[in-house]
Amino acid sequence: MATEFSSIPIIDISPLLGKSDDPKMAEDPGVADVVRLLDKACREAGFFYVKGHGIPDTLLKEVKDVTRKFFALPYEEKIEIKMTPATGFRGYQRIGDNITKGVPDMHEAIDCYRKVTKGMYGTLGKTMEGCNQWPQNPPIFKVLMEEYISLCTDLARKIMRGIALALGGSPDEFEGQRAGDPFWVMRLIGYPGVSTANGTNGLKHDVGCGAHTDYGLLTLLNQDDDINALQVRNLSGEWISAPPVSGAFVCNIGDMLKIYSNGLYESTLHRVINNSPKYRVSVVFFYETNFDTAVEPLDTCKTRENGDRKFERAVYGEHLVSKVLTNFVDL
Ligand SMILES: N=C(N)NCCCC[C@H](N)C(=O)O
Ligand SMILES: O=C(O)CCC(=O)C(=O)O
Ligand SMILES: [Fe+2]
Repeated sequence: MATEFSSIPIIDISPLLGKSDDPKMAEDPGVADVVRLLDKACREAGFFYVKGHGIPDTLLKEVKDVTRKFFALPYEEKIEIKMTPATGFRGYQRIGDNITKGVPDMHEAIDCYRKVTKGMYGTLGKTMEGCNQWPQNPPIFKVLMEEYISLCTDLARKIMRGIALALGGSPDEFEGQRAGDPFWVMRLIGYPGVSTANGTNGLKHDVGCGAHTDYGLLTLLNQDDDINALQVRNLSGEWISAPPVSGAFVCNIGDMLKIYSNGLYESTLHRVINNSPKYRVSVVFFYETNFDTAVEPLDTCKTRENGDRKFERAVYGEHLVSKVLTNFVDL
């Protein structure tokens, strides 16, 4: 449950990373400290920063730089990798194509997903079947992003091992059937600055991305330095700013982890408003469960609620597909 938090904590996770594949990790005092901090942050805000995560600063910057360069290209070039239902909703979407609660968002993006081959998940996976569309320009785009995805997958898995302990489970609670073959989503996003926001198609409002929750387990957000645009909603409805912390990820809980935790952790509402004159980019990695996993509260979390389960089971892939099918204007 979100509380009246007024800021978002910063957690140095290096002690967790050092031990995260040690079967006895739970007994390590350094790990136990990180687990306590994760638990507190997840209960109070559903949001936290992580530093000491081991992904080089240069790579964090490089993925944002190539993203910025891509969005600066002429429209005709960007549209070569246009996202459509036929591409499994992978590729480029214009400013205003993405809709949140009925309102077009003031952002453009490239959406990428784990590869889904034909028939891989039967009817459930049909909507998402396809391969990612990578820009030709700059040429290193694909290799760089694939490297980044691989590091983020590994990092998110390790943080989830800490969160599993925080929920009173075993470290590999989120492996195997649940998230041993994790689906992932990556969004490369660009938010025009205030002066240019009205240039593309006459839309006139400043909401870069309307209030929403994320869909899966854990989000790793690599946001632009120097621009304060991300806001997180606390219990009383105030919007708390999540300013950039250089070299750190902003992490937040998704809808599937809310269900696993039986509501002990919430997928907190957040939105983006870029009031700066500068164009803002963010590279967002979403770590999810296996595509076809049916998610329901963990036993350890039900016990904390006197055995009551607060949420019905949900299939992650169904949740994702229902969002994808309603997130866009006619493409
Ligand atoms: N894969 C994720 N989480 N994407 C987040 C996009 C949020 C905006 C979307 N229109 C919505 O209303 O959900
Ligand atoms: O760009 C950001 O800071 C956040 C984007 C976001 O919340 C999302 O894509 O789900
Ligand atoms: Fe989000």
